This record gives sequence, structure tokens and C-alpha cells, in this order.
Amino acid sequence: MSEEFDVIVIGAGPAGENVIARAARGGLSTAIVEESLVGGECGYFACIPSKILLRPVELAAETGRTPGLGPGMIDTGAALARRDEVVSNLDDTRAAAALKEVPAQLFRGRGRLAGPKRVEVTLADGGTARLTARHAVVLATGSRPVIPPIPGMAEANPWTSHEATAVRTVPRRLAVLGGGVVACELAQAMHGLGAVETTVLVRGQALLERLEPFAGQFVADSFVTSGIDVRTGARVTRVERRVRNGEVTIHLAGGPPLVADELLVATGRVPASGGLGLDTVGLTPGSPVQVDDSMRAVGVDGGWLYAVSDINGRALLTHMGKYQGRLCGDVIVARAKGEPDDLPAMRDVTTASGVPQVIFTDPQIGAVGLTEAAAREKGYRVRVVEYDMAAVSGAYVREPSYRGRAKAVVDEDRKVLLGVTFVGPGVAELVHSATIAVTAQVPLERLWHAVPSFPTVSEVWLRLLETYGL
Ligand SMILES: Cc1cc2nc3c(=O)[nH]c(=O)nc-3n(C[C@H](O)[C@H](O)[C@H](O)COP(=O)(O)OP(=O)(O)OC[C@H]3O[C@@H](n4cnc5c(N)ncnc54)[C@H](O)[C@@H]3O)c2cc1C
Ligand SMILES: NC(=O)c1ccc[n+]([C@@H]2O[C@H](COP(=O)([O-])OP(=O)(O)OC[C@H]3O[C@@H](n4cnc5c(N)ncnc54)[C@H](O)[C@@H]3O)[C@@H](O)[C@H]2O)c1
Repeated sequence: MSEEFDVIVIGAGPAGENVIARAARGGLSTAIVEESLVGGECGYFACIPSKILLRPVELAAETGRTPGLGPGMIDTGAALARRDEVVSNLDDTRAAAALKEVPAQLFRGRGRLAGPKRVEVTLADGGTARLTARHAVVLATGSRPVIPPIPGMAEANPWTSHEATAVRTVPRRLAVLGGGVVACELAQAMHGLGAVETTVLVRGQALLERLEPFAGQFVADSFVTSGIDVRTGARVTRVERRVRNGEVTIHLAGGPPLVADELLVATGRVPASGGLGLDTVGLTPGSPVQVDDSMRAVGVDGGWLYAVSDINGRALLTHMGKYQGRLCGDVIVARAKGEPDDLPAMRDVTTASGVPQVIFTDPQIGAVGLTEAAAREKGYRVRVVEYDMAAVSGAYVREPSYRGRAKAVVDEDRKVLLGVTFVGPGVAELVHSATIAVTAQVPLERLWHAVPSFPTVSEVWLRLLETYGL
């Protein structure tokens, strides 16, 4: 089979879906290649199931802190059933049908580049489809988890986030390796759902080291309070699982081994760029595909190759992948039609200004832009203001024992915000206000007139600006 399309996308995750939606809106014909489920990791094994599993745990903790309500009881079976429903029982029929509406032609199989503008698909039925792009090929294949080369680790068949988010029986004893976002969110979800003995093994000295230091400290305190064992400076020397599905022994430098029913490895992710035929167009397989701010791959003759989201390594976040997908689709349309391709909405400005992220632990963390350390490293003249979120009326109304903190990093030369971090219950919905202020570079004196409603947690904005001196 040999066919021609204006645009061919490999990978039907959220980023790839956004590329074809914009390209089709611009009148181009599109094909999308998917080897697994239409919708990608995010919908079935990452963002969505992890948040669904965390939600009852968060609510149970909040009711436990609310006078008049008792500690919430979690029905794990019901929570897992809700997870199954939300991930459509891993059935992508509806998602695939939605592609027809775009319209885009779906090829089910594994795609790879086979030279300039050419894509070869090993189809699910064993056949091969040979596709040619008139204008562009877009790589949107996401990322995959890293399993560190620790003796015995691979043989022990550890969980990654994939298995954890698809859990059917929550292990009673769970060891988690890593101190990043996946480790924190899934340790808390599993612990709340029945992993009574949860131990988090952190190589460094703190959780969530890329954020403001107080953020990881709040989460660590909450873990300890809820009974999760957090061990910093932990070095795993060897892993042993004698019987398939039996207990796993994790040997640690300078201490007794840890025995658990399951080991979850959450030690980062790498771009899924291996086996994609990158070598056929002069790029290095396995590495992130470097792109310019229009998502066009750097170093490919003719400028027909693009890469969006996790595979380009810019920001491993769904909302950022979708943003890149939208602008990439628009740029491809503009270039195909010979129209201006450098409109303001057609370039990624967020890599320079810093991206927003929410970590759905209890307490939640919401952050956007630069941390103080990153801003200083970039040479900004920085002033920092911090505020205890518990002192805000809205926080006190929400929970009398509210614990949280806010921090704003100000560029003293331009009097605009470079970064903001909130930690506390329910701060997820506060982040977009900070994203607008940081991305739009709203002058602090103008921000002063954005009056937060009383009594909401958003009043922390007023307190931060007052602390600054307004
Ligand atoms: C546990 C966990 C929780 C997360 N939670 C959040 C969150 O709350 N918020 C957030 O913003 N981000 C979150 N992320 C990150 C988010 O999942 C990713 O950034 C996002 O999925 C990237 O989207 P994508 O479209 O690039 O890739 P994916 O969603 O991974 O989709 C890529 C698709 O490409 C397909 N594919 C790969 N190679 C080929 C090939 N050769 N041929 C055909 N098809 C191929 C795959 O099967 C997959 O369907 C989380 C990640 C994890 C691991
Ligand atoms: N809510 C969200 O937005 C959300 C949720 C989950 C994941 N994600 C995205 O997924 C990406 C991957 O998350 P992650 O937590 O896997 O990666 P990460 O890079 O955030 O954290 C990796 C952790 O593993 C540790 N580590 C690395 N190698 C190790 C080793 N050999 N031994 C012991 N520890 C080791 C690191 O010190 C770090 O603590 C993140 O970049 C994040 O953007 C986002």
C-alpha cells in the first residue's frame, strides 16, 4: 500500500492529535500512525488515571482535617472501578472514531521514517504501509520510563508508572524508587488506596528537587504525617526477586535490605526516539529531537520534519505538548500555503519564560516560570517575596489547619514576575492566574488592580503584593 498525505503524524497522543486537528482545520489532508491506543499514554496510563486515583486520597485527607467530618474511608474497589471507567477500559474505539471527524486517516501500527518525507508503517495485521508526506512529517511519539542499570533490577520486573496506574491489586508493601513527580504522586495514591507500608527511596536529599525547596519539604512532611516512609540519600545496590510475582528485596548501601511486595521505579523518562528511523534523515536515534521554536527539527535538509512534546525534551507535560502541537499544526499550514509563518501565535515562547505545572499531591503544588535559583542563574536582578498561605482568610475558611506557602520571584529591573510557586490544598486552580501574570509579563503595579475575591485562597496574591511593598 502506498499513499500520499499533506501531513503525516507518528504517535496519536495528545500532542499528535492537536497537530492533525490544526492541520486539518487549515485544509490539509492528514494521516496519523498509532501502534497502541489512540489518545496516548496520558489518557490511559499517565495523567488521567493517576489523577483519578489521587482524588479520593486527597478528599479523604481533607475531610479528616475538617471539623465535623471524620477521616474519609476509601473504597479501593470503587476507586479502581472509576479509574477503569475513565480510561474507557483501555478501549480506544471512540477516540479512533473521533479522528474520522477531524478528518484524519488512522494507520494502526508502528511507524518509522524511511528517508525524507517518507514513513513506513508495520501494520497491526503484519502488512506494510508506505506513506509520503507532501509537506511535513511530525514525530509525536512521547517518552518512555528509564530503568536504572542496577544489578538484578531488570530481572525483578519492577513496576513503572504504566503498571501502577493500571493497578488491579494494590500491594500492601510498596517500595518507590525516585523522588520526582511520578514517585510522589503515585506513592501517595498507592498508600491511600491500601499500600500501608510505602517507602520512598530518594537518591538525593529532598523530594521534587527541581522546584522551590519548600515545595518538596511540604510534601515530605505530609508523607511522614500520613505514614509514608521517606528515605533520603538512599542508594540501591542490588534488587532480587526469587519467585515471579513474589516479594522483592531491595539491597541498600549502608543499611538493611528493604522487602516489599512491589517495587515502582520512577527515575525519569527519555524521549521515545529509538527505532524511529531517525538515522535515515541524519539524526541520532534515542536522543531528544532538537527543534526550533516552530517545532521544526534542527539539522534536517528541506525543513519538512517536526517534533512535538516529550520527544523533543522541552517540557514533559501534556498541556505543553498540546500547545506545541497547536502551533506546529498552524506553522505547517502557513508554510504549505506560502502564508506568513512567523505570527506571534506560531512560536513557543514558554520554553524561555517557564512552563506551568501542577503536582497533585496533598498538599498540591502549582508552579510556573522560574524558581529563585533558576532566575539567579540566568542573571536576573531578583527580589523574592514569600507568604504563609495559612494566614489567608480563604485558606482558613477552607481548612482551619491549612498548611501552605507562596513564593513570587520578581524581576527588579522590569517589575514583573519571573516565577510563582504555591503549595497547599487546592492550589491547582490558582496556577493559571500565575501563568497569566508571568506569561503576559503583567507589571506589578497593574497586577495590584486584579483584586482577589474575599474570602478565597486567591487573596494570597494581595498578600504577596503587599509584602512586596505595594
Ligand atoms: C504517571 C504520569 C503522570 C503524568 N501526569 C501528568 C499530568 O498530570 N499533567 C501533565 O501535564 N503531564 C503529566 N504527565 C506527562 C504526560 O503524560 C506526557 O507529557 C504526555 O503524555 C506527552 O504526550 P505525547 O503526545 O507527547 O506522548 P504520549 O501521550 O506518550 O503519546 C505518544 C503516542 O505515540 C505512540 N507511539 C510511540 N511510538 C510510536 C511509533 N513508532 N509508531 C506509532 N505510534 C507510536 C504511543 O503508543 C503513544 O500512543 C504524566 C506522566 C506520567 C508518566
Ligand atoms: N502532575 C504532573 O504534571 C506530572 C505527573 C507525573 C509526571 N509528570 C512528568 O513526567 C516526567 C517524568 O517524571 P519522573 O518523576 O519519572 O521524573 P523526574 O525527572 O521528575 O524525577 C526522577 C527522579 O528519579 C531520581 N533518579 C534518577 N535516576 C535515579 C537512579 N538511578 N537511582 C535513584 N534515583 C534516581 C531523580 O533524582 C529524581 O528524583 C516529569 O518530567 C514530569 O514533567 C508530570
